Amino acid sequence: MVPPLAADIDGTLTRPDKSIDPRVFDPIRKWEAPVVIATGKSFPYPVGLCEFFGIPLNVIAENGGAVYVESVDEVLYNGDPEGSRAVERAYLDAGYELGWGAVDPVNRWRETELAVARDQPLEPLVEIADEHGMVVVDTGYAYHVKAPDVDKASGLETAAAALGYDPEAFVAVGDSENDAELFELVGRSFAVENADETAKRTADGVTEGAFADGFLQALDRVRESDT
Ligand SMILES: O=C(O)COP(=O)(O)O
Ligand SMILES: [Mg+2]
Repeated sequence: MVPPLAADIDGTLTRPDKSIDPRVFDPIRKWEAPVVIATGKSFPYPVGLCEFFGIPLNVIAENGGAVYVESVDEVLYNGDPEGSRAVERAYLDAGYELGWGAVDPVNRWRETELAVARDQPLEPLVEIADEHGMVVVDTGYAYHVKAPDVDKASGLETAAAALGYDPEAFVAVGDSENDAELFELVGRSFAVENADETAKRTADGVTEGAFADGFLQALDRVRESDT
């Protein structure tokens, strides 16, 4: 039996242009154990992705801040929005912008943390976050302002308990520093070749292939050791 899987989205299931690599659809849909989509993105993105993969809605959103397991039918919050809202206000008051335009689809449905575009100034963001007891994580796709004790690992603890699994039973695949705690928690972890140094250092293995090539290789490696 294959182990349950925790899969990151950006940089892992995607092509370099951020689109989902269509080759991941069937392997994810056919995985014979639970798949949890674990992302820094807000809740609707992984929910939509599960829907279109045709798998149960098992998601860790907002870097662990919001967790949903379909069979439990309740959103389980690890994060608290107050800290990131205060950072947002202070950053905007200081004259900076979040960088996603007026509609801001990146933060519009975000409930526990804040994402700032990477073309916005990082230094004042880190300073303001620190003043509010928050931390900034750079995923390579956005700067995320979150509580220090909320991450994909605390999210997986919640999701795994809801699914009736031990977190150590999971295999995780990811690409950036927001996957590091998750990599340390699970039984087996892979960073894809395009991963940042933190992800590569904390993963048990680094795939030869980048992006979805690496993700598919990781699944093959898991299947090989399973037989
Ligand atoms: O949206 C981001 O910044 C990163 O998302 P990811 O965790 O799915 O890679
Ligand atoms: Mg990623």
